[in-house]
Amino acid sequence: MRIAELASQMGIDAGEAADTRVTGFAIDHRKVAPGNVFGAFQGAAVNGEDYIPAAIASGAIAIVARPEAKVEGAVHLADDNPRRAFARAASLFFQPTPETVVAVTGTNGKTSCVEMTRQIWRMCGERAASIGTLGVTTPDESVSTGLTTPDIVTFLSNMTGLSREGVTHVAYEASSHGLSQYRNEGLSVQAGAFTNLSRDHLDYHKDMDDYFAAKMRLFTEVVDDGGTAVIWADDEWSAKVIEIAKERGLTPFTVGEQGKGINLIARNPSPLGQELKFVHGGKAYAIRLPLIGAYQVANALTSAGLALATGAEADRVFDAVSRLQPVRGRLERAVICASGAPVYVDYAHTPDALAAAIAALRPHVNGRLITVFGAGGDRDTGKRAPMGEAAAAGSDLVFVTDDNPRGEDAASIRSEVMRGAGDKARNIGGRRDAITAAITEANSDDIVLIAGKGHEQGQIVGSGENMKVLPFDDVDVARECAAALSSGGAR
Ligand SMILES: CC(=O)N[C@H]1[C@@H](OP(=O)(O)OP(=O)(O)OC[C@H]2O[C@@H](n3ccc(=O)[nH]c3=O)[C@H](O)[C@@H]2O)O[C@H](CO)[C@@H](O)[C@@H]1O[C@H](C)C(=O)N[C@@H](C)C(=O)N[C@H](CCC(=O)O)C(=O)O
Ligand SMILES: Nc1ncnc2c1ncn2[C@@H]1O[C@H](COP(=O)(O)OP(=O)(O)OP(=O)(O)O)[C@@H](O)[C@H]1O
Ligand SMILES: N[C@H](CCC[C@H](N)C(=O)O)C(=O)O
Ligand SMILES: [Mg+2]
Repeated sequence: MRIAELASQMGIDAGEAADTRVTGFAIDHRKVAPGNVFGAFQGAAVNGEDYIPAAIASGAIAIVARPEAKVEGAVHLADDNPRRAFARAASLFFQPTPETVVAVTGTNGKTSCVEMTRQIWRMCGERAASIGTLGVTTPDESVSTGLTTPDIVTFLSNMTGLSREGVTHVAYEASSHGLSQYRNEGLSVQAGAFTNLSRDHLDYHKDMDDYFAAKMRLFTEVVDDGGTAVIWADDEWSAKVIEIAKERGLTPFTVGEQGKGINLIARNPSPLGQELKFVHGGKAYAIRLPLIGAYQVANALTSAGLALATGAEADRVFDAVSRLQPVRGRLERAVICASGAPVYVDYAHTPDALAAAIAALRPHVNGRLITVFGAGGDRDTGKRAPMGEAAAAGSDLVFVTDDNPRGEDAASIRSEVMRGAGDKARNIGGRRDAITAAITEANSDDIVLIAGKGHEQGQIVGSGENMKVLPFDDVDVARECAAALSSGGAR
């Protein structure tokens, strides 16, 4: 690829540099190699424009930046929205990409949906992959990327890599951060899904409307013209999403009790799953979902919607739904204690998700539901007391503990959570101690829920140069605590 191709797409004359060959793209000046195009963005922490001279010294031949940025010694690909322009330019370079791509947005359920969509496609015989919080999962392996939505260069190069490996179908998570920073786009996306919207990330977004608007970019800009919007219909924001999708000319495919694409008629919990009745395309279906909890029904049917929207055949899709495997760290049963009490690990880290995880377990509890959780540091502080309230409202006993305190004082975060949790809650610093206390407390007919970290492998403490990730896996720790208790002879 030559600079002229990029420049002409942006209506810019590349002058003498027109024939220079582009070797790659970078958004971090430390990763620039000779012949690269550097994207200089104003960020939350620093201004990428300050690194333009260093990027050019490392061999950058063109800079995508605002018109007012100073660029000397390389082609200035100027645009008022440099992140978007960079995504578009990079997408010309990173070719080919998988032919079938879908994206999922929403506060909760993105990871679950991309995982389930991948599983459904695979069971329909496609070579499918997913990209999101759990990393990049292909038919052969799973590799973590660290962020839910990686940066645009990693994202597009992953897509090209997957395509070269023969992957034809990809489902990816579009977080609100990713959408507002144009981190995941530039390629053809045939369908987008909306799961739900509730409080999260109000440290980054000004208010709920701003948070919602960031998510809606998926439907107003990212999904292809004429594409499909798969929308969970039973959320309070759903009607607005349907309106926005229609205005853009997308085809809405609604799912849920109020859904028309998949109309959920009944959901009856059974010991290890639930019986579902629904109507799709005028035909009534009755299937067994081997997962518990209303929220997993929402995610499974939304994922079915994405598979249908991209051409999979209905009977095969719903047969696949009846064979879905659990998603790592989402209502994952870690252990059954010697007492007989099962311990579940779930990734609920918002007030709404905690309520959903608790509601999922409630029908299975004969005794008490004991919930262990904390709130993350350097994240939305306003969600802490509501998380305490949600946990206390649905549980019989609550242990408030630590979850990635990052740069904050762990005890202060716990007190903010305790403010909402009331007198059902005990405050125990040290997540292992809290898990031990909960498991020690549990009797045969109780259930323990450990929420907030799901699949995570570490406890993040400190920030900046002092940041450390201490190995910690809720599932392993629950098993170790249960084993220690049973070998100690208690209960
Ligand atoms: C708040 C936030 O989202 N920040 C992300 C964002 O930063 P930013 O664009 O504001 O970047 P910045 O650090 O101010 O730097 C500005 C620019 O200068 C460049 N730079 C910077 C330093 C340098 O030496 N040289 C250089 O060129 C940077 O590459 C960047 O382009 O872009 C960076 C590069 O892609 C990300 O690493 C960074 O994620 C930080 C680490 C983060 O913690 N993000 C979390 C909150 C996040 O995004 N989470 C969501 C999940 C949320 C959910 O689903 O619940 C996610 O999608 O992962
Ligand atoms: N459809 C849903 N409705 C309500 N709560 C849900 C739903 N799906 C998942 N949850 C809750 O949210 C938690 C996280 O689920 P998941 O990882 O799928 O969401 P996510 O949107 O990817 O989260 P993140 O923003 O951290 O990437 C689950 O463990 C569960 O407690
Ligand atoms: N994607 C979410 C994950 C939160 C997980 C929880 N364990 C925490 O650290 O708050 C975030 O970055 O806000
Ligand atoms: Mg996720």
